Amino acid sequence: MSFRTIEWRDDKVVMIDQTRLPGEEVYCEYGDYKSVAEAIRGMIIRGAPAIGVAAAMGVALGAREIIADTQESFLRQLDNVCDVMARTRPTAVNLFWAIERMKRVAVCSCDKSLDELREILKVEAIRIEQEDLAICKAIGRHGAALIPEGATVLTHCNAGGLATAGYGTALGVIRAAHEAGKNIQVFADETRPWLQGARLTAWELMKDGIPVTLISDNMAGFFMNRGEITCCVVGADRIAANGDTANKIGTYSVAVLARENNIPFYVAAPISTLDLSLENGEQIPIEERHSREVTHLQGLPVAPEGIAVRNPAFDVTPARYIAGIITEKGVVTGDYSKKLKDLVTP
Ligand SMILES: CSC[C@H]1O[C@H](OP(=O)(O)O)[C@H](O)[C@@H]1O
Repeated sequence: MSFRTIEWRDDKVVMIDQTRLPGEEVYCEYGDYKSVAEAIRGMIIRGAPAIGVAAAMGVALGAREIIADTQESFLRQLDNVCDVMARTRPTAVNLFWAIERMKRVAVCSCDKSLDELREILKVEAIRIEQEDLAICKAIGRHGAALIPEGATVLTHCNAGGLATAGYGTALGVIRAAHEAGKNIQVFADETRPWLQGARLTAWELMKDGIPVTLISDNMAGFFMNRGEITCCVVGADRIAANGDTANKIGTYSVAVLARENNIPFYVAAPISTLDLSLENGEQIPIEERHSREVTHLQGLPVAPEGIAVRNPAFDVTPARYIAGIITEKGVVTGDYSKKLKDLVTP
């Protein structure tokens, strides 16, 4: 990877500012947990696994800001830090998974001194980041087998290195197929309104020399119907027990169009994106974001002032449209309710 999405450096959190891509590759440095929370809420960093890593590093930063005389006081204040991180964005379960993991480590280490506790949390946050990179490469290996020689792969939003600790989930599959020597190309749709496809996926794949063509969101059906798309691979923000998958708004439309055109539609995600506490996708919280994301582009109005706007940032694709869920433990197909539970059962 020729960029670093997020890094713990000199007891600060450094992340690329994704709101300024593709024009400017700018890195921001954060020394306190509240500014990391703001960076997640403002999508300086975004992408389910990436915001999980950011939340974990935010908790580790917060631990260094706590002044406490006892472990009980420390843990109580750490809970407050975790609550701030948990209130940033509601849909990606990886954020909550990472926060809960940091909490568990803190509770299990409460026999240690406060300085040791702070160091343990820093190490755990860095471990979450490093594990995510390895997980993405495993997802890539498993998913690459599904991509035929000469394929044209349609992807939606950005599920790449910028959405993870590096390498990506959906783009990890694409990278692995490319690295395996398969002569593939990618169609990236722009992904209105925040343009993760046009601004981030196109930028990442061009930097890696992977052939990529940008299309507008409303062109996906056209190319599928003309037989120009071999398969679709997207990321995920939360996968319910039955395989229903929340992902960037517009994913459901791509999945239905793929089914209509008999094109396989795959979801690539780490196991930390599974939320087996939810029976189906209807229970997944869908983030609604500010109307300005729809009415303005790079600060310029594209709609009349005062227009009514809805801006759901995610939608849910029913499991019946998903040909396979690609995880670090392999590809799950068919009976998702049973097979996803088997994945997480030790
Ligand atoms: C690797 S999962 C990335 C996932 O997160 C994105 O949402 P956002 O850009 O709003 O954080 C999108 O749903 C991607 O598929």
